[in-house]
Amino acid sequence: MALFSEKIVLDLPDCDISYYPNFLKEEANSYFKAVRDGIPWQQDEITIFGKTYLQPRLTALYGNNGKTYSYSNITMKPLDFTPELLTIKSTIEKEVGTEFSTCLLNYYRDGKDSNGWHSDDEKELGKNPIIASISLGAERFFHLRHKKNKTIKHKMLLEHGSLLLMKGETQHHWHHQIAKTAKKIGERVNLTFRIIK
Ligand SMILES: O=C(O)CCC(=O)C(=O)O
Ligand SMILES: [Fe+2]
Repeated sequence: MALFSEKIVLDLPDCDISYYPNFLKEEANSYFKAVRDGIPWQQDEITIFGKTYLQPRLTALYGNNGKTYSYSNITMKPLDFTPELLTIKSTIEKEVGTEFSTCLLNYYRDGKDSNGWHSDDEKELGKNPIIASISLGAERFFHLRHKKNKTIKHKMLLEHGSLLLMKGETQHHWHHQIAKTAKKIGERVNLTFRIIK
């Protein structure tokens, strides 16, 4: 593992977001296969404004303290971390200087899978959550939109093996999404490490 990772700090108001391309280096390929093939992915039903939908992606939850995570009317119970997830977790912890308890994983099977506008502001994450998001597989655009002034937007490609770090007041002021795309693209997995107390 190299000592230094290249770090790009986003120049946007009211947020603290940095991006580390190629964070996982040559290990990214084997992590991608291990996570895609080794995780018991589930597709949950979510309820939004009283209507029930199948979530447009697969998910899984891992954690080391048994704490559940609830959003969009579903409550997920954590599984025990796998060796690969623990290695990724400690690689991030060394860079960031923070210990994470939980990882929410997303599997986008193709361009039709998505993750709608939201902020990671569930109460179990605390006031100013730190969220470390690893991308593996196909590149997808990550869209950011300011909550008060929706004309302030930003879009960035999340590359294979990259780390996106969101902290401070980011979740108070910004929504983010992974939009559907009509382009023919492959599978992507995303790992968002969080702290649930
Ligand atoms: O797939 C991504 O990069 C974003 C995932 C996300 O926003 C979330 O799980 O809260
Ligand atoms: Fe999110």
